[in-house]
Amino acid sequence: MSPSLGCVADDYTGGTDVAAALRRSGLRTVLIFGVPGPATVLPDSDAVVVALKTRSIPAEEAVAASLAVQRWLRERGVRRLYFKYCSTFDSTDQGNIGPVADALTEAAGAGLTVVCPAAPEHRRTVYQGHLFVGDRLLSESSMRHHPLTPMTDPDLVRVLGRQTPHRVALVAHETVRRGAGAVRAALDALRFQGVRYAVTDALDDRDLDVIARASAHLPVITGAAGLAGALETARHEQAMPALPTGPGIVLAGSCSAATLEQVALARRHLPSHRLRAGRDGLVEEALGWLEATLAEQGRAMVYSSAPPEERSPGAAGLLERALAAVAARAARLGARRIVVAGGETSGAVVNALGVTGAVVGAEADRGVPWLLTTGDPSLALLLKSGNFGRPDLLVTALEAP
Ligand SMILES: Nc1ncnc2c1ncn2[C@@H]1O[C@H](COP(=O)(O)OP(=O)(O)OP(=O)(O)O)[C@@H](O)[C@H]1O
Ligand SMILES: O=C(O)[C@@H](O)C(=O)CO
Repeated sequence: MSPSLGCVADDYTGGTDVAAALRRSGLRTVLIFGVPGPATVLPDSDAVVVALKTRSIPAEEAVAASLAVQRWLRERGVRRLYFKYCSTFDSTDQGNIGPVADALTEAAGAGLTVVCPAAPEHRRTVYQGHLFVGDRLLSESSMRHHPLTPMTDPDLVRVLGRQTPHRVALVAHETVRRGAGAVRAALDALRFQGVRYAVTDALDDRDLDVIARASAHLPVITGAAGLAGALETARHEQAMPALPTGPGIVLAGSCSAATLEQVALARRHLPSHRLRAGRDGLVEEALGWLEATLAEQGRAMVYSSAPPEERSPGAAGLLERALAAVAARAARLGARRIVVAGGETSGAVVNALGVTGAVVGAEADRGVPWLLTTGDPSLALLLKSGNFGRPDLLVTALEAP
């Protein structure tokens, strides 16, 4: 039978986050990296997540890749599509949330969809259409300084309104509080008025359950992992194969607040090498260091993560490619456990490793599941969203049994 839910995620850590949420809901979940080809086999599963690296590429390319995934899923009988973007709504005025959502809803003939980035378990909530990170508005959080998608406006109706020609409106918390019937009625009324996007307030998991029930009929649903996890439940046993032991490496390219703290702590426990964008021979130097360090100590961290005042503007791509080259060399040197911080960084690393799919395993921390790659040899990957995870996650991940 076809999976009942297909999910297209706009970055690789977003893909792992939503896969973890679906797995937690008891769904047997398969994760695929990149646009699957005609010959890609969809294993027997309840949900399939296709993780793309489309968050920060030109909008037309993001649209084309997302539509290709939608077609692939439809051809395999998957009827309901979830578009997963970041719980901090990472995007710019050029997109890519608006253009991709426009294309997916158009292709599905969906008059309206919900927009629900709330992830209460990570303290991302939406009230009166304003996105909060903990007790701060999005625009006052560290996301204001994101290297690729600085978020300076917390009003999601306004933010999305700049990315789409379609109408955007709010379903406010006072409606959500009245339950699924009230939200469904509000969605129907908005669709009748020609609104394409209903931004839904949500403060906690109860609100997500209400929105999930009210939007169950929609062919395309959009949001972060929280709403996806509320859509369906099942009761499948989730086996977790043992993680491979042996050399391990941490690669950190995220500059988000949680990652900076994790990297600072990991530097005290792991042999560490910092990539500095302006240096000549940046990659060769890192590879030489890696080779010696892995041979001697069996574990290492290479990072470019830096606070705003120490970053190199315009160096994002260069640093992603450098970390990807380090990852590929580490795998050749026998590393079997690869921990990556940052979605764009994870995309570059996974692509360099040639990984196309993975079994979703137990979570090392909330929203951060272990992945066992399909392919030979199997690698254990931990792809950590920039702002997820406890401070010692990068260190303990290399030691986990
Ligand atoms: N020192 C630096 N100077 C400038 N850019 C950097 C630096 N270090 C990393 N970057 C870039 O910043 C970007 C960080 O994005 P990435 O998606 O990896 O992390 P994130 O946004 O924190 O994670 P997530 O998307 O999972 O929340 C990458 O493109 C990375 O190459
Ligand atoms: O939703 C989130 O916060 C994460 O899954 C994410 O998308 C990080 O890139």
